[in-house]
Amino acid sequence: MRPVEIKKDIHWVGAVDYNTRDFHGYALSPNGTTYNAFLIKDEKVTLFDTVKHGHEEEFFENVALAAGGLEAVDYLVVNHLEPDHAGCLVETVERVKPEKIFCSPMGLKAMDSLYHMKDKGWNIEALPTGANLSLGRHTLQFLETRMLHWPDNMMTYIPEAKLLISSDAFGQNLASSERFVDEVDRAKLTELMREYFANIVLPFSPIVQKTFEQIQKLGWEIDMIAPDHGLMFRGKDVAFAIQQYAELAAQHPTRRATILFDTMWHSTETMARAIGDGLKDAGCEVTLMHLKANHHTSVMTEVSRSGAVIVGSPTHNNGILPYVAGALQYMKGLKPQNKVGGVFGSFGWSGESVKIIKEWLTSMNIDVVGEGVRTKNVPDAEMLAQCFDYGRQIAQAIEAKMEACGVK
Ligand SMILES: Cc1cc2nc3c(=O)[nH]c(=O)nc-3n(C[C@H](O)[C@H](O)[C@H](O)COP(=O)(O)O)c2cc1C
Repeated sequence: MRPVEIKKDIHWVGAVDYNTRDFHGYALSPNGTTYNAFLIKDEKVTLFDTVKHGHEEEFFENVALAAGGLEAVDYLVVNHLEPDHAGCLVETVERVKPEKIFCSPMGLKAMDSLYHMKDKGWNIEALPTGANLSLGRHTLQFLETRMLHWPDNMMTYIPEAKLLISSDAFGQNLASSERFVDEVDRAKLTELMREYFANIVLPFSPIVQKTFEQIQKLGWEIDMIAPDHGLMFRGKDVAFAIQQYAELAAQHPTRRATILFDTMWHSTETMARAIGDGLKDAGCEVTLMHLKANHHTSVMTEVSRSGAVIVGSPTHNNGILPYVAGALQYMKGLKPQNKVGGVFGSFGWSGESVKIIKEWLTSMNIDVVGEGVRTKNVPDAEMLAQCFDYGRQIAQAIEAKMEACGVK
């Protein structure tokens, strides 16, 4: 894809990756992604970030086209060191030969361990929050956003263009010929924002809230947000992006439940359906997810929009089935907040699974309703009635959680 002028003298010069389905830890639904890099043409021609290794051909071609030759670039700003943004850093420095490289103070600390550059004689300056850098007609202002989502992340604001280059914040994974959010289907885009947030940003929700406060304090007036993945938000869509992110970060409980399970002979699955019926009967929306049929990425996206997460496994060799363990491990790392929980499962003789899952959920600060439901072998009508009732109890717990969180 050729460069796109997104503001006067400011160009998108990244790469579109239509093929990838792997986004370091999560699986992309058939979308691919983009590695966004930007170039400002000014007295000091300045390049922001690079692309993932393997996409350098498209990237260098775009930089050369927009700048009028690779060596026209004077400054390189590294907003984030992760290899999908800085994977071509060494090659870029060699080919572009920038007069100076800028990064965050945390970026400077980590750069050598990632790119082994300390003996290469690079001219690097670390810029803390509040620093200003003049390029001529444009000024760069910096905001460190530590742990959003790596320690080195920073954002760059260009007041003359009212442009925020937001690094990983506001990203979505979408490979397309469009560059702006207003050019694609809104519902799809909103879902992709959620998927990215739920699988990458969720544990750092408090930092998102803090970053908004800092941006407000800095008085930055923004009429375009350019994240490092996916499409850009312009005009009215800036408010849309901020509102979406604020809602995602708030993690308010909702009248929805996600039921996750695995099963060998379908008894646990039958229980899942009965619990789901009880929830539905009490007014909740329910999603059942068989963990062999759903990737942990979509599981987490569903969990992120739910007020309850209910997990079931048969007892298997005195433990739980591996797909259930995998989902719990992944979920725990993403630290979902404000959820109630439920546990269930079938067993043959020793029956440890329900207790084990309860311990997992409790360790995530999820309020588990009661002791859960256990069935010896195949659930009969009485047991299914218990499951139905358990679903209703979980629905009540969601209502209480919503009230406690001040959500209508
Ligand atoms: C390989 C295997 C290991 C099992 N290990 C245990 C066990 O350690 N303790 C237990 O109570 N039941 C154990 N069971 C029995 C299952 O928990 C029981 O069949 C249960 O009803 C299966 O539920 P499902 O229909 O949801 O798969 C095991 C079953 C299999 C096939």
